[in-house]
Amino acid sequence: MVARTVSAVTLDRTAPDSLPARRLLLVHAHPDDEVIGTGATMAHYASTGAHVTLVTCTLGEEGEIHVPALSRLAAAEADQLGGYRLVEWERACAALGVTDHRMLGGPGRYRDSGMMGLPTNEHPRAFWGADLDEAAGHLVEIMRELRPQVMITYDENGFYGHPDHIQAHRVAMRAAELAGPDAPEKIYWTAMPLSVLRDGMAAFRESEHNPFAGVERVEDLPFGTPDEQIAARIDGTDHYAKKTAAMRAHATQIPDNSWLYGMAGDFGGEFMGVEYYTLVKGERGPGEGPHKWESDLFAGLDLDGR
Ligand SMILES: CC(=O)N[C@H]1[C@@H](O[C@@H]2[C@H](O)[C@H](O)[C@@H](O)[C@H](O)[C@H]2O)O[C@H](CO)[C@@H](O)[C@@H]1O
Ligand SMILES: [Zn+2]
Repeated sequence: MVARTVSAVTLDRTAPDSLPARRLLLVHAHPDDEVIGTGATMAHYASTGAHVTLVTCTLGEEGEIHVPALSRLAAAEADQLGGYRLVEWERACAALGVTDHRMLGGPGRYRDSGMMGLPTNEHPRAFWGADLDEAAGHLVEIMRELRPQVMITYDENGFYGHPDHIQAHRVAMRAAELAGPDAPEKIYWTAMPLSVLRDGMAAFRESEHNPFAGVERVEDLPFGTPDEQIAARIDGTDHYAKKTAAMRAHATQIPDNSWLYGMAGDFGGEFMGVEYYTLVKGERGPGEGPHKWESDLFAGLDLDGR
């Protein structure tokens, strides 16, 4: 064990023996992001014995409410949606088999900022206005505790431009800078290949709940990555039932008639059970197919070394 003293606290720099050899950290903005973008990945790694840690940055207080009986929990009324989504989030993690789930800085430290440009962006606790190094410091503590080899977060646009997603990206990347030797060796950003978006656009063309309605070309979407820039394709189709169960846990955000269920129902696991990533730190491991996509985020890592 190599120990060092940090502010009078001696840290065991070697991950505690009790933790599994593979440790994955995910950094998301709101409750429900974890399942929509990475639910199958989380379920896959949890089911194969890796230690999966989810860090979510806000309680989602400013969200919509798709359960009419709960409508008065809204921010403009009782302002209790955050507490309710905390429970939805815990249930969703249970459905995915993920037991280590934490709110950045503790529940309620940072508030959902609302969509870009809204007055809620200026709330004194809005995550969008958080001090970057202070917020990253909470994540560094988790990195020092667990020393995850792999981290997943969003790209610099937060995948689709939401301020909390952009801030989650910034905080995660800043924490990886500050954590030094305890930082993840590989960092991935969530992504959607343009080829999959094209297939989805074609498949949904006749669907009642078409998320691509009004969009002529995939290039007009606020997200999408050329296939050759994708580094990993994680096939969690064996777990897409867990993913849909976790989505149902987020009932205030994902209504029963959501197109997401259409993806699960009409197109099976391929669309819901497969998730894609770009690699922005670390070496790509062995891959398959025309673009050599990894099928394992831990590919190429010396797991005995940490
Ligand atoms: C997936 C995600 O990031 N959801 C966020 C997002 O929700 C959007 C918001 O309610 C918007 O008003 C809707 O039109 C849109 O359909 C929703 O996806 O922003 C919310 C407020 O910041 C956030 O709570 C929710 O988790
Ligand atoms: Zn979100």
